[in-house]
Amino acid sequence: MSVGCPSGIGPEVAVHAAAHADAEARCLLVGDEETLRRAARASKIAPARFRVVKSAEEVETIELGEIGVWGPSTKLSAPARPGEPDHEAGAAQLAWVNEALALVQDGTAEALVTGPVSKLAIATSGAPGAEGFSGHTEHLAARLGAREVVMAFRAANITTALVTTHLALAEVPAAVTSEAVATSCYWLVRLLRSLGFSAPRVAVAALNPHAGEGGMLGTEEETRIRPGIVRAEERLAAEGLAAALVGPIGAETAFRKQAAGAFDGVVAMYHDQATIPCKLVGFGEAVNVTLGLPVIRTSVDHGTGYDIAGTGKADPRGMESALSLALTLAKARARGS
Ligand SMILES: NC(=O)C1=CN([C@@H]2O[C@H](COP(=O)(O)OP(=O)(O)OC[C@H]3O[C@@H](n4cnc5c(N)ncnc54)[C@H](O)[C@@H]3O)[C@@H](O)[C@H]2O)C=CC1
Ligand SMILES: NCC(=O)COP(=O)(O)O
Repeated sequence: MSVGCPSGIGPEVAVHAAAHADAEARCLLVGDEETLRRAARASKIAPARFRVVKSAEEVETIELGEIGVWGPSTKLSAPARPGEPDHEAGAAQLAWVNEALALVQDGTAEALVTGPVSKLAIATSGAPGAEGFSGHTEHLAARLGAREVVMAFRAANITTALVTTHLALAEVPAAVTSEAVATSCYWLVRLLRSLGFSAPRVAVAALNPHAGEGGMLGTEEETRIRPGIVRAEERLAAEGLAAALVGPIGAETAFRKQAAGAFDGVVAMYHDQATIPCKLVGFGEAVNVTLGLPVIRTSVDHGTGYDIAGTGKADPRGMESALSLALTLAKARARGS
């Protein structure tokens, strides 16, 4: 688990999630040891439970009840100030993502769970490779050379995948291509199948109000989204993956019907179209998962919470859910599904 921005709530929720992890999950925190000890003390978790390890062999010996800490993690020269990330904090949180990813790539760990980072603190840190950082999703895709990458969220009775990620709203319509729609549909079906839905029912949301109102309120539904659904159906059929794709239908209807149980997932066209319903039904426990990568990556859906960092008010359930989903996906991968 990369612990996220040291000036935010990431270290608190990461230590809490590791301390209360499922017996099957051995956790290794990648972050500044002193910051993590401070977070543990604040959460009344005994720092004596920390086990600092320095090699893949030592990771194997982490025992139930111990909180693994990766010793070689990048260190801070001074304690981070809650709510006020400086350049060192910006650079360190990106380094921890890369260090945790390397542990998954070399087989030391089975999944990457990420704490919340500040895109701005990273992008302005001056660290090599940090300029232009716009989120883990894009960063991991570039670092791993992933051809396809899809941002998805899971919260209570909503599971949704996005066609576009961190993009200014004005740039969204051009990025809603039939290929991008097809890719999101395909990977959402794959996710839902890993979660036990043998023939997922997926609604594909429209971009425009009332699904374009017959072209009066936009044409992307007919020119991009519907052809994208057809492409996805062809790809799924070619791979023998059963699924029912329905759409484009108005986003408000798609999410309402999913929440009522009529669909197993929704393909959303842009960030807030997906995150608003997720955060409404499950703020605090919603999980972000990146699809299409060669590694398993889950994350909290909330941000750095600078306004409450260090106050003990952070709800740790998002990090716990992210860890739990990573475990579920690791098991599904081991089964070959
Ligand atoms: N997974 C990640 O790395 C994410 C990072 N971010 C980043 O976080 C930074 C701040 O973003 P905001 O939009 O302000 O969102 P935010 O989620 O940090 O804060 C929004 C509000 O929710 C509260 N909040 C957040 N997490 C909470 C928790 N676990 N328990 C209780 N209250 C909680 C905060 O105190 C604040 O009032 C930005 O730089 C953004 O890019 C945002 C979302 C996800
Ligand atoms: N709302 C999700 C978010 O902004 C985090 O994105 P990412 O860092 O997981 O790409």
